[in-house]
Amino acid sequence: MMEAISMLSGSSPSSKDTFLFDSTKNGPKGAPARPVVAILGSGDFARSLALRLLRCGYRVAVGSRQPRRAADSFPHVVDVTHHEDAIAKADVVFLAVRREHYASLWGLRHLLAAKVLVDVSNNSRPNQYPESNAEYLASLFPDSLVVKGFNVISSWAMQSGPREASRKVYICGDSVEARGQVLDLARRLNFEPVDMGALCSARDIEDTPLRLFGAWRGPVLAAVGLSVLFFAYSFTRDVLHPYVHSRRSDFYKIPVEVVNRTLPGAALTLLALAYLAGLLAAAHQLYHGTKYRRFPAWLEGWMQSRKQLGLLGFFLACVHVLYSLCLPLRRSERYQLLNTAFQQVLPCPGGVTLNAKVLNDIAAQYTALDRISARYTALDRISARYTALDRIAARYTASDRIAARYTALDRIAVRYTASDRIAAGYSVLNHIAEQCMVLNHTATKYKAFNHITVWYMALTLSHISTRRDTSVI
Ligand SMILES: NC(=O)C1=CN([C@@H]2O[C@H](COP(=O)(O)OP(=O)(O)OC[C@H]3O[C@@H](n4cnc5c(N)ncnc54)[C@H](OP(=O)(O)O)[C@@H]3O)[C@@H](O)[C@H]2O)C=CC1
Ligand SMILES: [Fe+3]
Repeated sequence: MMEAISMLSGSSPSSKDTFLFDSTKNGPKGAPARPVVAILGSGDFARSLALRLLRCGYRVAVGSRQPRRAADSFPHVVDVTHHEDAIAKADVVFLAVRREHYASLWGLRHLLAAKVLVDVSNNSRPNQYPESNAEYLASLFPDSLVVKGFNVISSWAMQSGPREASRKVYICGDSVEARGQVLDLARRLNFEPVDMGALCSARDIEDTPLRLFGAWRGPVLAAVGLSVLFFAYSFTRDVLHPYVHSRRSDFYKIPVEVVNRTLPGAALTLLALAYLAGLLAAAHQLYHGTKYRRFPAWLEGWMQSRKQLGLLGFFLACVHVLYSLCLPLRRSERYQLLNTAFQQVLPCPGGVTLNAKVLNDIAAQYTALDRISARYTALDRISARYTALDRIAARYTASDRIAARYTALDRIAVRYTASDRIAAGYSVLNHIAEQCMVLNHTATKYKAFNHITVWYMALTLSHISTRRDTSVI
């Protein structure tokens, strides 16, 4: 604490070094000490900042309202404690809580006196509050040395390490010493600090993350508007007109061809817009005969959007390249499909000449890429042939069925003939049986007759004998 105060008062010629490497306090003798940095709050930003500080050789004390719960979110080397403890352990205190909660820390003002208080807060929209967050903090803690900084770094970028695009950190503060310490700390965390002077620059710094996206709004709207315009034009020309005019269905063109005509149109127009602003500015200067005259607001806004316009144009051009590379793949796929279709039709006798002709046609059409629609006509022909073949096959199937029925009938007829024959045989047998019966009857009758005859003869004989006897008598 005393070291910090002496350092902040500027008495030491190397006050910044004193904060960063105090060999008298920590670590083995001779080795540079690891200074402690306090962070109040245990949210996303606090976590990322703690990790970054640890990686760069600092010790970290986190002040939380609920240190036990918060300790789970930090590596065990981080000292997660109460606000008062954390503040007491460090000379530089990061305030990683939202502006709305600054007032709730007011009770700690005596502990924060003469400490470097770093405000990292952001707002959700420009001019959200009458004064900047850092100035508000300074008014709450007048005895602390408030410095604004690190708000342009997202917690993700803070944790994963700064990349080229997000290395810049804007820092401002009324105390030159305190500002110098934070600038140095930023450098040691591998950022590129930019000294923005006194605390009155804090509003600009707080607006920076909001401006980052604000600058894209106009160009993005222009890109979307142009894309819609070119899409509508291509759709009307390539799809709607053929459909209305000749009932040709080219709706398959929408996802690839129409979009691929839209992309270069929008990309080229955006690139033209990026250059046109400079030309108009030059014309403006020539017209007024001086380059010290202010551009009109619309031209100034346009000039400031040139980078975004160019980048969006470049992006759309890249997508166009991708689409153009995909197009031949789609065509070759269709060619293979056609080939398969032809190979299936070729065995059909009588269709060979026509198929060869259609294949030739198609080969010619593939050479001339602008006659894609004719291929569809060829496909139509093939499908018509398929339909005709289907019908013939259906007829064949029908006649097959009839033939099968004939065969079945034949078999039945054959069976009938066989049974007829059996019936005929039966009739003959019957007849024979009947005759046999008649013969039997006759035989019976004959037998009876025979008997009668025998009897008659016997009677006759007996009569004769009797008469003889009588005559004898
Ligand atoms: N997240 C980001 O990417 C960035 C955030 N920032 C700024 O960093 C600050 C923190 O952001 P972030 O970590 O995302 O926010 P979080 O909401 O995740 O965390 C805020 C922390 O503040 C503490 N807190 C909540 N309410 C109170 C209260 N009433 N009194 C005291 N402390 C309280 C809590 O810690 P505990 O419960 O332990 O006390 C909480 O974890 C904000 O000002 C933000 O604008 C700046 C740049 C990027
Ligand atoms: Fe092209």
